[in-house]
Amino acid sequence: MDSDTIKPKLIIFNDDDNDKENDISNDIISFPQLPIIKDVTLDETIGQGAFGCVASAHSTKRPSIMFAIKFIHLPTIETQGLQKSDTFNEIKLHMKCSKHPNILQLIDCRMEDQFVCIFLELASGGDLFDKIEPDVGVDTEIAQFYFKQLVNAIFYLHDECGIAHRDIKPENILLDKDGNLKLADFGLASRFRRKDGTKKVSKDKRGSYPYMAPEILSSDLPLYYADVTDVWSIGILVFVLLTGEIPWEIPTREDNNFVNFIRNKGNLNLGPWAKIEFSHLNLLRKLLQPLPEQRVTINQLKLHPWYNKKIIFANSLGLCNNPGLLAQKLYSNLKVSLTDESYDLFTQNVPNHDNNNVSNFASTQPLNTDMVNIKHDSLTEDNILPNTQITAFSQYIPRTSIFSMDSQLATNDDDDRITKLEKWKNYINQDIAMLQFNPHSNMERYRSSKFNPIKLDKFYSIVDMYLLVSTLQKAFNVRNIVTKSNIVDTFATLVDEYGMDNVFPLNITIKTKDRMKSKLCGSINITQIDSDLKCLNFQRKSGDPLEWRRLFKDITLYCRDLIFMPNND
Ligand SMILES: Nc1ncnc2c1ncn2[C@@H]1O[C@H](COP(=O)(O)OP(=O)(O)OP(=O)(O)O)[C@@H](O)[C@H]1O
Repeated sequence: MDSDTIKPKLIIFNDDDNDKENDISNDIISFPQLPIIKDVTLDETIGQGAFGCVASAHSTKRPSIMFAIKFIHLPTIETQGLQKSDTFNEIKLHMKCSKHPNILQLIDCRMEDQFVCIFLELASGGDLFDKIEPDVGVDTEIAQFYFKQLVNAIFYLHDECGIAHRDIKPENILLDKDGNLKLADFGLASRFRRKDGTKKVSKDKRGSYPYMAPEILSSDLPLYYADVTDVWSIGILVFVLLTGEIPWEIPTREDNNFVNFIRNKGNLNLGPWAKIEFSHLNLLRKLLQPLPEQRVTINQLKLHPWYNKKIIFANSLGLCNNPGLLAQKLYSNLKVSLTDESYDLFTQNVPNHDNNNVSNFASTQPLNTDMVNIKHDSLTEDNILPNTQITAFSQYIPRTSIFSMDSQLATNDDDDRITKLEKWKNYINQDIAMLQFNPHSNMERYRSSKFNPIKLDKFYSIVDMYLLVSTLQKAFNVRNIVTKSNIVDTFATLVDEYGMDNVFPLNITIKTKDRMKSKLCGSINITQIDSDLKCLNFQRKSGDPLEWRRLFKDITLYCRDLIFMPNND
């Protein structure tokens, strides 16, 4: 009954920007089987990167010893035009700065077949970005808590190790079982200090645009200090924590939001800036100082009231001493509104819901790179995608709500079905991800469940699969995500081939662009929990995590009548 368990496998999208072929099958690369590592048992795939995957694992002899293994497929690195030496450099730098409580520990590294296997501390609290509500952000005390931990990590990196991280962003921040911050991914890190203590100047343009300091992009031949750019990125991260939005797409003259910021010398009271309390703007103005020589230093940050604020769930070192309270505060902001108002707002611009290819959703325009496809999980291993269209199935089944289904079942006196329904409700009531759908949830439940890596981007359903898939198809259209072929037809093909009982797990792969026109890829993994009970897990592969959750919320809102709801608590 564990819907989150996925067998380790390697399937990735090729993030090649060319998008020549409008077929997602061309974007999926299969790797050889993961290597067998002596004395190690692999548990689950917990993440996928551009060159491999990350799996949780334990020592076969001592199962209580758990860790994560990042598998990097060396031939793939080379096909992407990168060097093996980049990977080895990343490992070397990460290894050098692994001894800080807020830096993800690199334990060991081995070569197995064509894979580099990096043994990492298991960040069992999941990703920080999963806990940031788009357009809302996190509670101020949470932002201060993570700010202090990040400053501590960066201070150690700069001061003790002479290394700049150069890719600080929520995607690279993981959490441990107590919710403490673990800075990860040293792929872009570099030494900025020489052995004699003098500082090196950096010249390359590396990083993620929204988080990059302006001096990196200011000219074709930039000259900048990498440690100073880390401070800017901390500022963007604080902004994202406080607002659930990025302030600009790229800090250059081409971006109006950035231009406005510069023109007003950081004194903005517009858009997301208006959500930030006046006293917090003071910190942001120090961090987001466009002139690097005027930017606050890491040492100065340690004197700032934000750093020295007493946090009720942290000890004097800034580490969490009450994970339950932290979890409660963190998850309380994560809500999915299923109200008529939200639904109307989302659907009002749609001329015809039954038209598979027409929509004029306001925020984006259809892109010829959009692609949604559905496939049976077993097919992905061999890089085969279903391409035969057997029957045209476009039956429209009226919306059914779980409440009407309840009463229908009761009058039919179907005792067995009612027992099942109760069993399913009990099951989903255990999943605290379901609390996000209830505006009046008892947040104490988060506290009792302690801190854990729950992925919230999911919902359950017990309706007929054809209804589910056809509604998803319409939701994509409303969201202006083009589906090349009718996914209901493809689903019918799969059912013909495997039978309904064997069609799970199903993956609906999504490749689209977000509001900023950046690539957004992931999948909806549909697993069968028990006969009719299905779980739909939205798993981001690449792109902005905030945008992925926005997409999840839109699709879920459109499917609101198909969601199997827990009992109110
Ligand atoms: N040590 C770990 N513990 C728990 N989860 C992890 C760990 N390392 C990675 N993950 C999970 O795996 C996901 C992918 O990690 P990875 O570092 O491969 O991603 P990436 O940043 O996209 O990779 P890259 O940029 O190197 O291709 C993370 O977002 C996280 O969910």
